[in-house]
Amino acid sequence: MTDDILLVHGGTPLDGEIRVRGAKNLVPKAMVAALLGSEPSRLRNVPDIRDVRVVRGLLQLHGTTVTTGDEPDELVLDPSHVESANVADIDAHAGSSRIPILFCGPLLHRLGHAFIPGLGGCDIGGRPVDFHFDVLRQFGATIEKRADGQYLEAPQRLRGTKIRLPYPSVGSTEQVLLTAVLAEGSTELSNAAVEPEIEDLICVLQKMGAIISMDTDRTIRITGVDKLGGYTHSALPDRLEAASWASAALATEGQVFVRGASQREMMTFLNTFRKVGGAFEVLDEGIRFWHPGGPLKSIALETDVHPGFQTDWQQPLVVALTQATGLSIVHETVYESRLGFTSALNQMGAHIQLYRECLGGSACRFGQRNFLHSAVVSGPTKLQGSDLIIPDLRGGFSYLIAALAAQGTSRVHGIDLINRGYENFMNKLAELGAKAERP
Ligand SMILES: CC(=O)N[C@H]1[C@@H](OP(=O)(O)OP(=O)(O)OC[C@H]2O[C@@H](n3ccc(=O)[nH]c3=O)[C@H](O)[C@@H]2O)O[C@H](CO)[C@@H](O)[C@@H]1O
Ligand SMILES: C=C(OP(=O)(O)O)C(=O)O
Repeated sequence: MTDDILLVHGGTPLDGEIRVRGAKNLVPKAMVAALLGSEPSRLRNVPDIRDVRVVRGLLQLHGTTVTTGDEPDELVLDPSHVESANVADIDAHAGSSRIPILFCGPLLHRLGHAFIPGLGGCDIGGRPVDFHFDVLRQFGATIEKRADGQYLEAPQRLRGTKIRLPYPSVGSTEQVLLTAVLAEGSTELSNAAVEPEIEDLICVLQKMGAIISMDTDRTIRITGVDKLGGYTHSALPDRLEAASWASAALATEGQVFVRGASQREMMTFLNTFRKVGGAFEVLDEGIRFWHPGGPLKSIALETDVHPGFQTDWQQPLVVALTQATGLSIVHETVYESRLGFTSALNQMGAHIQLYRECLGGSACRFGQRNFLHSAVVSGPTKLQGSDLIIPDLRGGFSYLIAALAAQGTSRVHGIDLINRGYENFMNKLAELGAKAERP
């Protein structure tokens, strides 16, 4: 399908300004939180991305009216009719995103049962949901596996509980938050994830009337309440999209002002960007990123949970590392298969070798388990245009960056996947002077 192909003529530095809106990894979850309220909620700074449209459809199916508010990027979510909704078409949402799993707690509270279709999301590792179901069982839910998804019931009101996550999983932490706020009694969650998007979700829930505190050792305590109201909230900016454009500026030797980007959530990325040799300037309205000239420096990089280097920053930055002098080491510790995208970069002329060992700082869960989860990037290498098939969201954006940095023309297949998490990326590319066209 030619609609899904982009011809990218590389070799022109990106130059200009784009805007990022609310975070892909917060907005859909804040939309789900609206289900817990007895009144409508208003969510601002909502990006027009596919993951938002998917959750909008799911909420509507569950009787929540979702309308545009006073501004085009504001959603008003009214959950007054959840109890009377007919969810017969839910199968159509199978494989759409990872968010349906977060409907469990809110629906169990409101209806006493929930059906969760098969999940989607990026294919970057096994991505099991065992922690989610373990914690839901601890709250008192029963879970039955069906051919087309999972059916859950809460025979009585869910009860607060004491949980320790085996790994600080973002989604499982959100599962606990969205379930514990209306559960009977208190919940203690230790080894929780504390990503900025989770803190923002806690802010949303607190606005609704929840009682949630966070200790210095990543333990979250929630005191269940009987009722929650609505919220008005402006979503935190998308630090993942911002970092993607920063990496694009660096790899193409250009400059991009990312309006809306915020320093606080990007500190770890900014330090790494500077170590590689990138320049940036933090302004009130956003962050300007650019390549200051001269050679880039190789680095050792390890992805980790917050406040470590976010795994979703890794793929776009690796493209810039192909232009750095010397050997860079990348150790991916969050997902076991997030380096497969590098084979296409090698096809373009990069030198990236994958290893099963944990290279770099520390041993991770994937060491000695046959996962190619470490990479050595040897640079600088000239990239040549190529035929590229987008494997996943960030891998897809990385291929765009590589195609923009390369000599010649690349044919990039499957670009629609990028719409899942990058608002209006085609217009943004045009605004930055990229030479890209539909065949
Ligand atoms: C929509 C969204 O917010 N997606 C983000 C979220 O994904 P998501 O919430 O799916 O990621 P998790 O933090 O849960 O996953 C981290 C690791 O834990 C493992 N795990 C997770 C749950 C479980 O039940 N069992 C299990 O083994 C996963 O396979 C993975 O290896 O956090 C990731 C880590 O910051 C980001 O890369 C994703 O962009
Ligand atoms: C892995 C990602 O997202 P998801 O969890 O939605 O697949 C991502 O945003 O890079």
